[in-house]
Amino acid sequence: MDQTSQASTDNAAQGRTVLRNYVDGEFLSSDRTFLNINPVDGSVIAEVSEADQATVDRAVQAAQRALSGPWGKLSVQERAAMLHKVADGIEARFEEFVAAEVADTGRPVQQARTLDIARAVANFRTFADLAKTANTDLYEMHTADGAGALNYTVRKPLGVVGVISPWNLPLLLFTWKVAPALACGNTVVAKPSEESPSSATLLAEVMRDAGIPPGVFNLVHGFGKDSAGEFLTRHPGIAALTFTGESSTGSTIMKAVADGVKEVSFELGGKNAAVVFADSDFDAAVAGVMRSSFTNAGQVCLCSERVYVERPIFDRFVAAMRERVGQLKLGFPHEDGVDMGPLISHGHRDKVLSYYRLAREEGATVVAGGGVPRFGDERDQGAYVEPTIWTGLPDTARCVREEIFGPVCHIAPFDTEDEVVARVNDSDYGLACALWTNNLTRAHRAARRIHVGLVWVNTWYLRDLRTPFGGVKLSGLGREGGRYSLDFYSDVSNICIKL
Ligand SMILES: NC(=O)c1ccc[n+]([C@@H]2O[C@H](COP(=O)([O-])OP(=O)(O)OC[C@H]3O[C@@H](n4cnc5c(N)ncnc54)[C@H](O)[C@@H]3O)[C@@H](O)[C@H]2O)c1
Ligand SMILES: N/C(=C\C=C\C=O)C(=O)O
Repeated sequence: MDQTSQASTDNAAQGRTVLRNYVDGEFLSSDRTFLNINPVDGSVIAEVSEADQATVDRAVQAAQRALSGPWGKLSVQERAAMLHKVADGIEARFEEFVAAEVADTGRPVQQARTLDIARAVANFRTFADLAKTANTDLYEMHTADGAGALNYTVRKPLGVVGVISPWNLPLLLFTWKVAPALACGNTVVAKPSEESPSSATLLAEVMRDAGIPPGVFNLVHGFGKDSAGEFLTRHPGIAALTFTGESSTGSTIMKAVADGVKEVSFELGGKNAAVVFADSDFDAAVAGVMRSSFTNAGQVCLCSERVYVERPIFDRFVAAMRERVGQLKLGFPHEDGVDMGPLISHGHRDKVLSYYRLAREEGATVVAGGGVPRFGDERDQGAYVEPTIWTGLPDTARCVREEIFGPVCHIAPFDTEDEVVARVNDSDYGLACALWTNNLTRAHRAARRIHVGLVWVNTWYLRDLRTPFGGVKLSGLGREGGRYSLDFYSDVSNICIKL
């Protein structure tokens, strides 16, 4: 196992870059590697060093040691200053991070700039500042002897936090967990998705260069079962596990950490609804549902795969959506005006296409899309699918109940508020909902009746990082964001002083 100060090395024989793990302040290769594929054209971007159990163990031990090293002695103000330096480091290498994210995912460069990497900077800065405002409690207590007692709480780090993140918004979601975990004084062993290792690897260099002490932030690459993911969840040295990914994976991880009674924070799947009332601003609703259905090729947990439109405007809305979908530009990430790139992989495309076939079997009317675009160039080796709209399915259809996680939505008419609230809530998931109406009394009333973690009214995915983020039912456990992150990533002790 060779060690070096660089995040990647060359496999001269194959002429490929090899991304490394980052453990205890050093970049480590491994005997086993896997390929990182560009979903635009199927080309190999790099090999990735897969962390074995010994490497994960070494990372957890380094993280444990770091808790009692310089990191554990820093004040919250000093920690916050270091996290701002990490944010500065990301900004200084912003275009490298954009290139890394685009290579792994094929997304439009503009999205990587304005969403993915910008939010990674914001995540570090937000939680650096929030940590300094973390509240504690103090209660003066009357006692029988009249002297009284004083109760106050102190916040302490949990210890070593395991972070496991998905591929759809790689650096945004990776740092959404790493930043608050570090801000609260923990140390971290983090595993990005095997589909999107590049930006997290670059972050490890930025962490080192920002002066984050060895062992505080550790990066291990690999898969889930029988790989780095499972080694991490089952490691006795992990104090808590924060995970974003599929609901089924969340269930598996919950079992893995159960024996150790570990705290978990889960941000899981969704089958989110958009509800368009006849009194909405029609053009704004069309534009909003286009965003909420097709952003990131529908690979956002908050995307609307179910769209309910009040009957008087249903036909007009479907026609408008069909026209707008036909105008979506599928292209190379760097193309001007590109709206949509490929899905993350051929494997994920096969899953999405299986639902495109299933919809026809279930009796859907395919209003737009439903297949694979033909470009006549190297993109035909990529993982592109057509943005797709269905109508005509019953609420019981699998395509209306199961998360597809692609650029597709089903549009159904409704007649009353009570009816649509019941239909929106008739789901195994409960993550997000977007309501479009200019009747704000109705907006407040309906929003409170919908059983999800996040409701947007006349907008979608507008984010204030101080607010709670998370879902109910199969969409997750717990909330992160603002003080909710501080509460998850800290232990609170109560100290009672007899006066
Ligand atoms: N609620 C949210 O905030 C949110 C955000 C983004 C994505 N998601 C969900 O994530 C899913 C898409 O992401 P994905 O395909 O990467 O999800 P996934 O569950 O397949 O993988 C997520 C991560 O978990 C790891 N993993 C898989 N099996 C594991 C196991 N047994 N033990 C430990 N780790 C394991 C993977 O390697 C990856 O790093 C969708 O369902 C989407 O809704 C939810
Ligand atoms: N957690 C967040 C986004 C999740 C997106 C899901 O794909 C966020 O914006 O903080």
